[in-house]
Amino acid sequence: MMAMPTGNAVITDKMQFPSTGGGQWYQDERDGFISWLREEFAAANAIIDSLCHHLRCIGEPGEYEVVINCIQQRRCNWSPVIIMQNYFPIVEVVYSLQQAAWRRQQQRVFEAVHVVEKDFRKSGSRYNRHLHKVPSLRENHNHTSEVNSSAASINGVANMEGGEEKLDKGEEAKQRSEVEKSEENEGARTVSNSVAESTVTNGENPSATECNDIGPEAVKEGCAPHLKGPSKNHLPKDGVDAITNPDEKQKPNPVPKSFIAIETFDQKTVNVVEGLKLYEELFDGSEISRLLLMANELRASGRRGEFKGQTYVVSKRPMKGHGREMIQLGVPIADGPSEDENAAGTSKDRKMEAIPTLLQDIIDRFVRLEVMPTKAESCIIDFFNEGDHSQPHLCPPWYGRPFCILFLTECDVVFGRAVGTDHPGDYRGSLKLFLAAGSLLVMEGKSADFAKHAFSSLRKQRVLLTFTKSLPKKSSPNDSSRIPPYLAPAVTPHPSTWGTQPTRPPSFTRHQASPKHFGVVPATGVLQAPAIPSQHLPSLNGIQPLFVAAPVTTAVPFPLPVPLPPASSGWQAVPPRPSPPQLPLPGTGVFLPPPGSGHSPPSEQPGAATVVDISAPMESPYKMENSYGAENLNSGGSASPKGGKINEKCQEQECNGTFTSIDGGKLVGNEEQQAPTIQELEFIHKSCSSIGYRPRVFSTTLSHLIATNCPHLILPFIPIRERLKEKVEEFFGCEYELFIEFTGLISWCKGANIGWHSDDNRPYLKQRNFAAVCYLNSHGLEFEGGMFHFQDGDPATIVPMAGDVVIYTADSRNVHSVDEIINGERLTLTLWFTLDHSHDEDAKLISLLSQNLMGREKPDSYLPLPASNNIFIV
Ligand SMILES: O=C(O)CCC(=O)C(=O)O
Ligand SMILES: [Fe+2]
Repeated sequence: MMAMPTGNAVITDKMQFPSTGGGQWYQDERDGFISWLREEFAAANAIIDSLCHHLRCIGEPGEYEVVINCIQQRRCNWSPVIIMQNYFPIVEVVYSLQQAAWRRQQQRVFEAVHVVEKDFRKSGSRYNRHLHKVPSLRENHNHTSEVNSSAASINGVANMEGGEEKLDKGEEAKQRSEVEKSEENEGARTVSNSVAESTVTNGENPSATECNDIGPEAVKEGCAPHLKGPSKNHLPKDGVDAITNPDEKQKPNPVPKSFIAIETFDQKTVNVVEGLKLYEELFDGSEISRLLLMANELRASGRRGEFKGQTYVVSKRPMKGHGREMIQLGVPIADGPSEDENAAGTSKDRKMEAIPTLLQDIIDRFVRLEVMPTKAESCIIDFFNEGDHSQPHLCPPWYGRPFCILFLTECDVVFGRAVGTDHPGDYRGSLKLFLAAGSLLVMEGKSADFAKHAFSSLRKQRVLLTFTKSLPKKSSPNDSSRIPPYLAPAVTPHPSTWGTQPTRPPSFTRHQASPKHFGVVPATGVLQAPAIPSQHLPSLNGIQPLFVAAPVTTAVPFPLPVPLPPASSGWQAVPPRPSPPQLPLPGTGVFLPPPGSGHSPPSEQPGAATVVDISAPMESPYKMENSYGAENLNSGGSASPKGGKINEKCQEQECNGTFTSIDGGKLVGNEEQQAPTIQELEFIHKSCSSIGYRPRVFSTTLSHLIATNCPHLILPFIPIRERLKEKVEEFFGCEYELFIEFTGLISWCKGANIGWHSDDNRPYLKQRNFAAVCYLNSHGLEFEGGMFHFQDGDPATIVPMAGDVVIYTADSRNVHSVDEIINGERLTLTLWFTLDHSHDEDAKLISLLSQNLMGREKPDSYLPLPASNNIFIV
């Protein structure tokens, strides 16, 4: 038998393991490193097991039992490490440190600002230590950093300015300058803190912390000390609130990130976010805090009716609750351009408050730093209440280009030619950004005029500042003169309409999902137009209904997936589109060509036996674009001899997968799962299964694991799930990434069976395109009966044996059945796959996890951790 390379088909040239040689680390090496760690643990475990065995042999019965038990106990702590999927590259750690420094600085300045304000408002009052607690803010920014740090890597957004390697070096320098900056500020903080400390005696004001909220509470009268007197008097004053940064001049201009999100339009590939720039470090925490305070103060004034004209605009939700609030400053812009350049502010209705100094200063800074070419003349402050989201929209042409949005709180933004949604406010587009407070987006080009953008629902309030240089009507390019003609149809200033869909047959457009690459949310330019949420607001006061209030009803309870913010999940083990964990685990999951198979492509000869060689690209028998047509499904394809390779197992450890392609779009093979994985899954099933989808069938689904507070038990599924997905993608020649629609451990007890059926035979199962069933135990050993039959083609019957996998299309070309179980219990890992992103199990799981993590009232799981892989080696 031919010796195969050690199960490492995925190790790339780049992969260098940490060694004394000091090889450079690349992001891609993380998988390798984790794998290396696992192997080290496995080796250590094996040695420990041998030693324990040896002790038992040489000692009196029970003599070493206490020691051995101690070792075993200790070893249990390793489990999470061995099964860990959640690891962080150095750049993320550095980034987190920066964020921590930033937060600390922000918090101190923020506290100081509050103390000073309180002092100003209630001179003579004494405060207690509540002033020093800023839980909500701290929490917010913790999320921000987590989410934002994952945004670059998880979302895999192409950073055209440098990418990860650049970060490695750049981050250190940035961190240094950040630290230096915070050290420089130390003096100021000390002064502020001494003010705070001096007031911290015999406290009497337990409600002081409320001011730290960005929400309505924060703008209670008591928290808005500057808001006195009418009109512009209560806008921040010159010199008082101006944000200046003395270091700015010495610094080089900031370098923004730019992005690529490819969509196909008119048979051309288009970077729909061309012209989008993200600046992440223009503002420090104290500046953002001050801006936030100012925004809340302005809102409070607006609520009190202290502004003229249409400066403050509020629209109510259809039913109840908070409405949209917006403050327009400077040249009126939200309700359309003026007739001529000088008209702003002259008509009674169009009167606005002037842009306060604090914001004017920022506008100046934008020009100075070349973030904006000219000074913005309009500023809109948008307040999104908790749970609210915007419609996908284009900013109207009269906003001028570029325009920019400064996020005073964290926010999720989705971009795409068409933006899809599974649930109101849960958007998908070709680019999703998780923005931290202080992020600035500058938009022009296609990112402003071609791709729409939408603010997803978050369970947090959001405050955004939009700066524009408005164009008067006569120069406003309503006629698309400024916009390339081929883009014109998409420029729909009214945000409630959806971009024109490419004119293609539905089956074609459906396959326009993003190319198979990981990290970027699949392109949605070809999604069917999403249902427009019914709650979107009608135009009010001439303001476009960009904004959609969150449903007044409470979130849909588990188990239905709900659109919850990935931003708050804190769950990084299952990112939205993780890189496939192609870990070169010893013996598990790397499908190598079977011995002797070489790299031969599948036979074109009808009826010929073919062994699928997955290490070489093969001519797809099942091209994605045709995948809905039965005629293209390898119809005259290859077949294996009956009973041929089905249960053949590799003898050598390195060889851990044989697959035999069979006519009619079936593949039978052996995953050669090592016992540990199977035992782990078995363990989980025994601990967590519940009633299944047929009589005498029990199942453990991943959502059930979350619901029962055992999300950590999902981890062992991840590698095998990814491998099976890749296997299916490869076998069926998918040019685009498939989505896993369902993952479940299914046990079939005595008496269970299923008659002839296809797996998509219900209207609600139509999304299922492919199935993979991996047998976790064996006929004749753990159970009797339970044979699997295909109605047509070879092989007609499969005898389930542990590690065998059968893959087939879920449609009527592969009608199949399972015989009644006569004895014992038959266990499978069953997966269905779909091309339809809206049935992506991962997205639903992340949603559930977010919900689960947010409502953390449940008791911790009482289920034990499964034993690690290696504990089973004995
Ligand atoms: O477990 C099997 O072998 C197949 C199960 C099956 O056909 C199904 O669940 O639809
Ligand atoms: Fe089935």
